[in-house]
Amino acid sequence: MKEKRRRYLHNTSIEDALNLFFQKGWQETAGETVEVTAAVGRVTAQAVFAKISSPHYHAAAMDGVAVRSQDTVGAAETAPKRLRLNEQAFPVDTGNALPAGCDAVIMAEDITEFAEEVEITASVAPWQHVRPIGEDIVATEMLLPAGHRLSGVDAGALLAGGITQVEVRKQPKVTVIPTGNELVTPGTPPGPGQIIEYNSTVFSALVSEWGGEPLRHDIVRDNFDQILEAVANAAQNSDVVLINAGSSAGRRDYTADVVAQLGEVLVHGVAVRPGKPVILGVVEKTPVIGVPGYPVSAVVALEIFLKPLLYRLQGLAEPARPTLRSVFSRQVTSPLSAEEWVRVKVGRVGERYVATPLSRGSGVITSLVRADGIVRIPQQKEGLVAGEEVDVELLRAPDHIDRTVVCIGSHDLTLDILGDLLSRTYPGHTLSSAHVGSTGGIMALRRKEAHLAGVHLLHEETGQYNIPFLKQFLPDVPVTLVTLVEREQGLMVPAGNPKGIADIEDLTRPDVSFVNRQRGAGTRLLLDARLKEKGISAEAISGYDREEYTHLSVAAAVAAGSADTGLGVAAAAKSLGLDFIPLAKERYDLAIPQASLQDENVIKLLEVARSTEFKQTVDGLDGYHTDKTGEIAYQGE
Ligand SMILES: Nc1nc2c(c(=O)[nH]1)N[C@H]1C(S)=C(S)[C@@H](COP(=O)(O)OP(=O)(O)OC[C@H]3O[C@@H](n4cnc5c(N)ncnc54)[C@H](O)[C@@H]3O)O[C@H]1N2
Ligand code: MOO
Repeated sequence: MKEKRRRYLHNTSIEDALNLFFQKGWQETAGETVEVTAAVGRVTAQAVFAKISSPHYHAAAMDGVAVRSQDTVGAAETAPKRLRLNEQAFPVDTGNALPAGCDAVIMAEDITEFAEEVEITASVAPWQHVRPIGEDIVATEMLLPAGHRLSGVDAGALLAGGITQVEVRKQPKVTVIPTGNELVTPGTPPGPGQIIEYNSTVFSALVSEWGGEPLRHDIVRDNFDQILEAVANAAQNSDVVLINAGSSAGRRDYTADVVAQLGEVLVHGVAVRPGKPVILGVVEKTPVIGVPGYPVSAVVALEIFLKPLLYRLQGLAEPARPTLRSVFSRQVTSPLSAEEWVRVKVGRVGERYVATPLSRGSGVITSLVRADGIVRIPQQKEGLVAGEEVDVELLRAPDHIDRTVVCIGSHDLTLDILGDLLSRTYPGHTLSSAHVGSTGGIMALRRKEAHLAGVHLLHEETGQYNIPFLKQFLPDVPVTLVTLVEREQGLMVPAGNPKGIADIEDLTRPDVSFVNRQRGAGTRLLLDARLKEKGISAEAISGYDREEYTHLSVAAAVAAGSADTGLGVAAAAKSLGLDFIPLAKERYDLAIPQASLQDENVIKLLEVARSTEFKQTVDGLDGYHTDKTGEIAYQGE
């Protein structure tokens, strides 16, 4: 088939798409008999009934002596009674069968032993300390209904009830077919334009999590006939087929045509972002999903369509995720054409849970790695405003969120080191950091969205770091500044410094192009202060208006050759193999409002920041100093 672009994507609502897909009446998988000892995680295909009772005899529940309760009548502290051993009192251990005629057990602690007798000082009621036949399980009773996923205790109960084999639903077999000329198998160094194939690993894990059995197909090239053959085979040999990528309108996007040729396309294009170009179809009675290539789009599409399908095939209801009422921290706009799935970090700041959106890019798999939950913005809603209440569908346990320190502000590599050390020192505790620049961090403190903010703002008039800004923007909030590190800022240039850049003056040279940081970034203020000192105007610098949001994206611009130089930290330069010309040593502080200083998670974080291990690790990095680490640089009132 020759290459061509097609444009027939629809925008079917999620609800309609689910209806069209499930109208096909997908049947539960057949049953199979498996050993109970290997059945944990599987789903019963039929109700299971006990074969034997448990206990299946009257059993002593305590160590002591078995007796006939009527023999004990009349015993009291004031009138002890003696029972003859092995005639009226039979020594038993927990779990032993009661000797014939006995109906009670007296605990060893409650008897006094003599050579031939035991003495008791209280009478006992019938069935005291006895586990009678069927206390736990009565033969013939139903132990598990059909459609029940077996846990370890379920399997234990079946075994106790005399069941060794159980009929369970066959695990739905799901063939995952990655397609694409650009894909290389993991471990192969990717050349320009090549992509490491990782989606099939993600998909397989989701299939397993939802009870299916993933079958991973080799990468299939963007060739209509090869994809056709792979899909035709998979449809015969599995319960579900996932074709990855080639779902949109590209010249080599064959998925929809393949499904149409082999069977029927039910839906192409659903009103959800990410995930829009998903294809739902059927080939030889087998459901087929054309999953978009971008990883987040793919996961969303699988959550919406594969998850309920796999539960249906196993005869199970799809479980709902727990939700957490939170305050959305930022304004986001969202198209009216689709429901949007926004990945969020959630933290408990004071009494509120605050949800902060992560990257919204469909290709940003780390947004799912970092997410604590998902906020779904309904199709009819234009977005969310800051401070709006939302339900977060949780991907992590709430106690994880309760142990998270939320840091919003300027990014620094040493924050990652600090977070790592926090998690190692106090397992279960994490540092979540969102990078919005120093000023953005102070604003987040003002809105009570973060426990602390990483800041490095040089005040032009006073030459002071951070303090004047706190006084200006948080006049009513007492904030303490704890120094995390001092670090060198400088000009990043390509290895060997081909343009011979030596100082800030060189930025005005006509042959030098610059890349700047965004307004509000501490690094930008530092540049502005230096320019002012030297009487250089911003207009004299070509590229002054070009903004990047992180040290690393500035470094990347220089590494890619789209700018000759930019200002940033030494570590960013080093990570991309650039040379570094130091210009200034600056203080990077953690700004911590009074309320957070009492937060036990923040207390732990500061303890770790002051540890020898943290300082030693940071001292090992280029361009960092820890002489002032942990010191209080300022205490607001
Ligand atoms: N003109 C249009 N272009 C695009 C549209 C559109 O409507 N009109 N939709 C966009 C949207 S939304 C999405 S989502 C993507 C979906 O693209 P495809 O499903 O066709 O996937 P590809 O283009 O082949 O790949 C996208 C991206 O994902 C990477 N990929 C693919 N497979 C894997 C894998 N197994 N492991 C890791 N990464 C994978 C692939 O290399 C690409 O980078 O289309 C937009 N375009
Ligand atoms: O569905 Mo695409 O996922 O919007 O990027």
